[in-house]
Amino acid sequence: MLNNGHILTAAEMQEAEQHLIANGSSVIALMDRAGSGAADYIWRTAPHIPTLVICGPGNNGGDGYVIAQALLEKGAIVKIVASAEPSTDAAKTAKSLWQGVMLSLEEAEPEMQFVDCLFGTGLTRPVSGNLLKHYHRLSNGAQRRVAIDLPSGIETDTGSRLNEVSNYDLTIALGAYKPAHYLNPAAALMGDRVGVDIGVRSVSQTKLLARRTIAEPGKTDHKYSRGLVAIVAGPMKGAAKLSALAAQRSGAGYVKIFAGSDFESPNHSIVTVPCDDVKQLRAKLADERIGVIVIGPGLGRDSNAKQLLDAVLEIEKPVVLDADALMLLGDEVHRLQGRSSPVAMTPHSGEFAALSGGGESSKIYASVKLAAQSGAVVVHKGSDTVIANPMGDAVVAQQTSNWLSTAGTGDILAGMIAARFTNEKDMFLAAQQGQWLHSRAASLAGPSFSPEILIDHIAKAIQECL
Ligand SMILES: NC(=O)C1=CN([C@@H]2O[C@H](COP(=O)(O)OP(=O)(O)OC[C@H]3O[C@@H](n4cnc5c(N)ncnc54)[C@H](OP(=O)(O)O)[C@@H]3O)[C@@H](O)[C@H]2O)[C@H](O)CC1
Ligand SMILES: [K+]
Repeated sequence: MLNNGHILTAAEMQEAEQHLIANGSSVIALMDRAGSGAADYIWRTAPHIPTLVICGPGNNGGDGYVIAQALLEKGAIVKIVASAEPSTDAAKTAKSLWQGVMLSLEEAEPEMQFVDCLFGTGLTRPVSGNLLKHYHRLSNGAQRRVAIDLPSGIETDTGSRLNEVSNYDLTIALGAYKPAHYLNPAAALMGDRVGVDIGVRSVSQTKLLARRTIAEPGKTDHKYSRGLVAIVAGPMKGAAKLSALAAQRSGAGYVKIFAGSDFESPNHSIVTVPCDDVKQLRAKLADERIGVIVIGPGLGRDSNAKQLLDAVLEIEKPVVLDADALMLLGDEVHRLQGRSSPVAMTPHSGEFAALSGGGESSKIYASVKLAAQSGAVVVHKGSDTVIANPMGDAVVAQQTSNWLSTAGTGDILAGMIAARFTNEKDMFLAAQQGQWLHSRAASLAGPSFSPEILIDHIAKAIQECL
């Protein structure tokens, strides 16, 4: 995996480049590796397609000259359009080696393939005016659009669009993935993402979510050693049932639902514990065999729900807070600070805004900040889920199935994280395992699945982690 899955910001990427140069490389050598690697990939996936490479003034433009020359030498029909003269030594050198046609913005016409080497990590402001007009004319007229490192107009560290950006078929990341490769809106318009290794081996606190090994239960394990997951239900009973079923299929030894006495278990093995008021709940949750509590799915937001949440937060037990529990907590996340047992919060973007007040442009930074403020592991959901811990570590998940955008899948994730926690006793790891299994189960479930079908595929996803 490119740079071992470590995601680098623009500044970290520059440091990585400096490190390589200090160890005997040079910008032109790196550009050569980046450009020829990208050209190989373009040629392999779409040979003999007439291509227009647009080059900007910086090293992204320099990559463009290398790519164009490499394609020309492979036999492609390729032209370059330059927005400005190269401003770096490496880009000047790369341009001096170009042996093909060079056009001005006004002369250039769209070709079948558009290769965007206008701006990469050095973009500092929106692309504007005449250049933006020609960028759209030339990219819109192409049938295949390839972005080198990043589509022009994307902010590297946040994935925000600084100007209107075309949709791409392929984005070739150079050296390491950057936050924008996995954060929306940028990630959603990049098409396929591939990486070219240029020798960068830099460590970052932000990584791509990877499959983690899951241990099978040991010979001496029993239901309590594998963990008792307690789900606190509210008036929307289906949500608690989905959490419970998902916990059961994700490795919990025992799952109990704490609910009003009229609550019916979703199956024969999930036990319901009748609690008709908060006093009873408090007493029954004191059971020391409980390994983790899930509260939020279907909880409601009335005063009764608030009392249930307060009761759970008074108890020193690990807890997964989801959905309504997060809305009830709101901006009082400091209430979670100082707990001796771990907490995970699993907000979607609306819940995240209620918890954090919003205002941060980077989803990674915002998640890390909320984790630090609350002392909790934060699973900031979306098609670009970010998992952060209070120490500043973050893991970014890749979108695997658009079909996950359906009611009930969040309840399932909360139950899965709880079950993994009772096994691993590490909330950050449990959140990563839960997230990975959730999205893998979604891929395995295929199109248009119901939450129940998603749960049915968790075991197959676990199988891949054994
Ligand atoms: N880091 C590595 O190891 C390697 C990176 N490579 C490639 O290099 C780019 C980053 O190159 P850099 O020169 O830092 O940046 P860019 O090429 O993206 O752009 C910088 C130039 O663009 C000007 N600029 C910035 N924004 C705008 C704008 N909106 N309109 C017009 N001009 C703009 C900027 O000028 P300033 O006025 O801001 O100073 C610069 O002239 C990286 O993405 C890789 O593709 C190499 O491959 C080597 C290894
Ligand atoms: K680019």
